[in-house]
Amino acid sequence: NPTSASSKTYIDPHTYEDPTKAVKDFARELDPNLIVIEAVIGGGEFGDVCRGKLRKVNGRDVTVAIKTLKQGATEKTRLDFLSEASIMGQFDDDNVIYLEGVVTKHHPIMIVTEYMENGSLDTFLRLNEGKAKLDVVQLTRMLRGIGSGMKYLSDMKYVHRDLAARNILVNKDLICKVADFGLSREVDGDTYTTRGGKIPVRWTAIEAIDYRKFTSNSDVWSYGVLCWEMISFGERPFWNWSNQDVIKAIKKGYRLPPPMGCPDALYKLMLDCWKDDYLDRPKFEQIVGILSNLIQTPNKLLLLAKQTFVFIINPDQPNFAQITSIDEWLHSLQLDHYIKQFKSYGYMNLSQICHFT
Ligand SMILES: Cc1ccc(-c2c(C)sc(NC(=O)CCCC(=O)O)c2C(N)=O)cc1C
Repeated sequence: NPTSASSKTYIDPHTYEDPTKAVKDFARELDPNLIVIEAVIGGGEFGDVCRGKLRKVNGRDVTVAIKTLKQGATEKTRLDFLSEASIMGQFDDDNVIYLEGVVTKHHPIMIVTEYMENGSLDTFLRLNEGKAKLDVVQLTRMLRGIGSGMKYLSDMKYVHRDLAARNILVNKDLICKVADFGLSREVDGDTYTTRGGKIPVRWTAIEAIDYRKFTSNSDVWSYGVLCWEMISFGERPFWNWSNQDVIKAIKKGYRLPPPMGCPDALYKLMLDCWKDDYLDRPKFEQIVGILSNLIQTPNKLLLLAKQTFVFIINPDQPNFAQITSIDEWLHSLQLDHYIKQFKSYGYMNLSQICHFT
């Protein structure tokens, strides 16, 4: 219908008596003779991740990614492995990874998708921090793409539950696509099963942590953390804090600080995604609108968020009394890399920023 892009609703493979029927319904069975594996590019929970070629019906070969299921897997492992295909096969959006098909009638069992040359977003960001190709407008374009993919999924009534930079894939044109659709997953180092498994705490909304209320509104919270990862070039949210410290801080109202050089408009969007009341958070449709507007008027991205610094100043430090300039003070803390930032805010001497407790 003209109003919503997809009036289709996602069907949970678990609701099938015979889950193998879910795979048949949503994933095309491929002839393994049409597939050539060229290289192993990674390892997953179930087996190798490979790059290869798939011969399409028009006779052309396309580069694909292939997940293979290791030999000797149990029936349950096989069904868990293939559940990703029966979920992915229901989606058709430019910002959701595309399923070419599966091989289930021959060994090794495979899932074949489009090839995403730049791999997972978190690794890509860490490898490319500070590179010209990843200026703040490009990062905003990537965030808009992910928001668009998430709008499509939320319109399909699909709740992701593990939205994070590690679960986004990037292709050669820097297009970002939502990936990692599984009923049981590797998550943030812990294994995670939808039936009450471990939760990726630092990405998860407070109501989902407290009483497992996972909705598209809690996916919006995770999206806000993903925005923080993007502008931080793959920094770990809450650094090395323990999960318990993260939960305590969030419950006290603490939120992640703006990443270095973060546009104020983007930090405001992050804070909106982290509202305690999930009804106060923006919907993905609104998020895409906000980001599209910022991309069309990049000047709005020039105003940077106010950085707040809390440094423990030790007045007993021997030469502390003599230090008056910002340069000397930051140098004494081995924080010279902040000098430029403090000066950009017009701070020249300590009296302007010191609040002695
Ligand atoms: C079903 C599915 C889901 C995701 C993938 C997939 C990965 C898990 S990783 C990767 N691509 C890369 O890592 C490219 C990096 C190449 C390199 O480092 O040389 C993909 C993917 N789709 O491209 C694969 C499948 C089958």
